[in-house]
Formats: sequence, structure tokens, C-alpha cells
Amino acid sequence: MSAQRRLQILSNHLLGRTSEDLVSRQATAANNSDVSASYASVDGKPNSYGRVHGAVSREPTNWRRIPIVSREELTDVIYEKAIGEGIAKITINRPERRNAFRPRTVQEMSWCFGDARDDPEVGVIILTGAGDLAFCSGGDQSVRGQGGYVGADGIARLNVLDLQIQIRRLPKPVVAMVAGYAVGGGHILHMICDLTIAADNAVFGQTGPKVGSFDAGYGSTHMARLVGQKKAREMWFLARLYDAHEAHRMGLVNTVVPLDKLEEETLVWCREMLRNSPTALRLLKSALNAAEDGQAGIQELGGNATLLFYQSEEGNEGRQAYLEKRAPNFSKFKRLP
Ligand SMILES: CC(C)(COP(=O)(O)OP(=O)(O)OC[C@H]1O[C@@H](n2cnc3c(N)ncnc32)[C@H](O)[C@@H]1OP(=O)(O)O)[C@@H](O)C(=O)NCCC(=O)NCCSC(=O)CCC(=O)c1ccccc1C(=O)O
Repeated sequence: MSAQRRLQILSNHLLGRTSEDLVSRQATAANNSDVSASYASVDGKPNSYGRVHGAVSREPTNWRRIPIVSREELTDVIYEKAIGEGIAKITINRPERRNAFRPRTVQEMSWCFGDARDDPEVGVIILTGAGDLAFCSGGDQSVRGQGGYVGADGIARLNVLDLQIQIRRLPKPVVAMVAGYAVGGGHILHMICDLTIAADNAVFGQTGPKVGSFDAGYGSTHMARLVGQKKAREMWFLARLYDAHEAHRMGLVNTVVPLDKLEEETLVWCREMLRNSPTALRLLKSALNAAEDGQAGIQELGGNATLLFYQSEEGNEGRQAYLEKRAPNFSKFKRLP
């Protein structure tokens, strides 16, 4: 439990606040600001889950900036971790280009996601864009060459496709926090994230066919799973842009909140997930992926089964027997129905 949370519980205790107070106050605050409430109940009173766990904090967090990742100084991305809670935040920082990505931007995002994956203190990752005008406007067309986007080494790449797979396979929830435009490859990035929290100024859509580009991978097939075949064809063939409420109706985003509540609400969603079993979330993500990702999805889910088995007595009996040069005794393990 974080020091901040301990302090909150202590001060609630001293002030005589119960978790019921907190839950009902949170629900009122949520209703007032038109943001989602955390708990539903049959009678409007907090249920036993709410009474036991109390309200999720809506307090802002303190971010610690990490300027160097993989021994490289970040230029295109801001990487931060919340002090005392397991949240990392990756911000595409090219607002003068509506946060369009070039190969270096994608490389830096990949380093940060790698760090967040490896850090056992991190349980959830936010992906966002700098400023209020754009989450990301896709590939930087000014560096688009023959066969991809050209970086400092002069080589053309489509390395954002590797980043999509990295986010998809990352065994922790990734949340897109979207203000402004999420278009082109930026729209695909938010779709790949596990959840999307949209500000009421957010605008979504594909622009590829207008600028001579398309994504025949997750950008079209995963989109069709989210919004259905007809709507996916509309989004790609017409390349229209949709406001946040329309995107919500289409199933592209999880919720829409006022712009000035965007980070507050995103933190609430992150904190709620952090209360839950990390292994349950990990397995659920890989199961949901597996239903779409064919053999690669089964490999990911299978890897998680092995991870769990390696933590079991039965799994360790096999390893121990090998190291002790004896036959393993698997007979002591039950064959469950
Ligand atoms: C996003 C806009 C609708 C915002 O419009 P507006 O608010 O009026 O701002 P602007 O004045 O247009 O923009 C300000 C400034 O930013 C520059 N800029 C914006 N977007 C880009 C961009 N994508 N590339 C380069 N530069 C950009 C703009 O030129 C202005 O600069 P000035 O110097 O002031 O002129 C609007 O900006 C807009 O429509 N932008 C373009 C959106 C777009 O078409 N994006 C590319 C889509 S294609 C793609 O992303 C493919 C990416 C990829 O790598 C890929 C390849 C193959 C398969 C999959 C993928 C994948 O991404 O998954």
C-alpha cells in the first residue's frame, strides 16, 4: 500500500469518515462531473465490495520523470512513473506536429514500454500525447520515404507495426488517454491499447486512404472486432473523422469525460485495475488476445500457463528430480476432474 494511501486512510479515520461516506461522496462527485462511478448497487447504497474497499482516490498523482531509458536520452517522448503507485505514463511529445511519430519516436516508445514491462512496480501503463490538441496524428508524412518512414540512419521503416505487437503482448493493461486528434496510425495505437479514455474534445478516424496509406493488420481487422464489419469499412473507405461521443457509441472508446477531468478519470481507472489481481488481468488480456491472434495468441496464453506451472509444486518436482538425478514423483499430485 502506498504511503499516500496509508495517509488517506489514517486521515479518514481521524476525521471519522467511513468508506460508505467516501463511496457516496465519490458517486456524487462523479455524477456532478458526469464521469463514471466505480460502483453500481441495487439500492443506491454502497455494496459490500464498496464498504470493504472504499472509494478509489481521485487525487492527482506525483509524476517522476525518467529522462534516460535503455541508455538513450529521450527526445520525442516523455516517460514518467507515479511516485508510490504502480502507474507509468508514456507521452508522445511532438505537439508541433500533432504528435505524429517518426522512427525515433516509435523507438523511444518501445524502450519505455520495455522498461514498464520489466519494472515489477509498474502494473498499468498510460499512453498519451502532449497537449490538448492531439493524442497522435499517425506517421510523420514529412519523413515518409519509399517503403516506410526514414530516420537518422537513412533507412525506411514501418517500426510502428512492431510497437503495436509489443503493446498487444505486454502482460499489463495499457490505457490510451486521448485528448484531441487520434487519427491515422495514432488511431490504430489507441485501438491496440486495452482501454481508451477519451476527452470530450477527442476526434477519431483513419486518414490513410486520403494520404496513400493503409493498415491491413490490426488497424483494420482489430477495428472490425471493435466496431463491426460495416462500420470498419465505413471508417476506412470514407476516412471520415468522428467525435468522442460517436466513437463511444461505436465501441471505440470506454468512456468520454470533460477535457479537464481526463487525467483524473484515467488515474481512477488505473487505480481500480491496480486493486485487482495482476495475474488475473494478465491471463484475461492474453485470453482476449488469443481469441483473435491465432497461433501467436495461443503461444502468448501458453506462455502464461507455463509461468503459472513453474510456480507450482508439481512443476518444481520435475525440475528438482532432474537436478537430483532421480525419477520425479508426480503420483502425489491429484488429477483433478
Ligand atoms: C491531425 C489533423 C487533422 C490536425 O489538423 P489541425 O489541427 O488543423 O492541424 P494542422 O495545421 O494540420 O497540423 C499542425 C502541424 O502539424 C503537422 N502535422 C500534423 N499531422 C502530421 C503528420 N501526420 N505528419 C506530418 N506533419 C503533421 C502539420 O503539417 C502542421 O505543420 P505546419 O508546419 O504548421 O504546416 C491534421 O494535421 C491531419 O490531418 N494530419 C495528418 C493525418 C494523417 O494523414 N496521418 C498519416 C496517416 S497514415 C499513417 O499514419 C501510417 C503510419 C504507419 O506507419 C503505418 C504504415 C503501414 C501500416 C500501419 C501503419 C500504422 O500506423 O499502424
